[in-house]
Amino acid sequence: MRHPLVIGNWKLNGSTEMVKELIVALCNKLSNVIGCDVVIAPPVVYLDLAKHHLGISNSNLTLGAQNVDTNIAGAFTGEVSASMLKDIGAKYIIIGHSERRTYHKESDDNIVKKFTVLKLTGLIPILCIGESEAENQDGKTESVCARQLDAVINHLGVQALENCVIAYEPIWAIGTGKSAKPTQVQAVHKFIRGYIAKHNVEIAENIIILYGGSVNPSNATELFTQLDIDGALVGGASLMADTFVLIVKAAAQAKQNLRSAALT
Ligand SMILES: O=C[C@H](O)COP(=O)(O)O
Repeated sequence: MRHPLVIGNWKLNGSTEMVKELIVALCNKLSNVIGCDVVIAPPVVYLDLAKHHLGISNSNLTLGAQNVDTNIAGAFTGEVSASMLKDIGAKYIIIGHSERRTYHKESDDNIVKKFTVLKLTGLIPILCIGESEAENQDGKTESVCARQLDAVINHLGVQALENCVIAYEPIWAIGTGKSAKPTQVQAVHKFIRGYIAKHNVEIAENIIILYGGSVNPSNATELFTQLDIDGALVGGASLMADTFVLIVKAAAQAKQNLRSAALT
């Protein structure tokens, strides 16, 4: 069975004080929580500080980053490379987030290049996919997700999806407080897994598929009770220790319940 994973994407939020307080609180409150992997992705400028505080707390939280450049080194002012992220201790890297697709005009081709450098560097891509509200209303959810998956599969082969994470994030649910319905999300996750299975059943069965879009402590359990929702990519609710911890605990508990039910 797949191990649940909850990732906190802090987006453009933080300060030296906040990094310390949030990490110390998370480490305390999560110290005895087992059964769910937890990643935090602070802004890149705070990664080193975050690593420092995680180290002091002797925590098993893992460090992630929110973006990577397509180049490894050279004259690319303002960019951060995969090897730098690895060097500083990040393991999971978010790519293809709709905020970057929209505000930074990142194309599928560009995202494939990022995916490639991450694989070459030995980092784990968190590939975000998902449709806009208009596409959702036009019934294009599956075709949009398929196109965004094909960008990687057609360029790199399905094997590239081994040890990678998919995050399904319907754009209309991000930061709106309007989460997609758990059964709706389950249907899309099942489609995504089935789409990958057409290329390779084992990779499809093992790949972690997260949901992102207004996940909070009130909707978390029902989401994680769905068979193909392996965890969450959490934005706003990851900025407060209490809410993020409740989401992590909900993932651990819901998946434990599913495991027990499968055994009876
Ligand atoms: O990366 C996280 C997602 O964009 C979800 O953000 P949100 O939880 O604030 O809706």
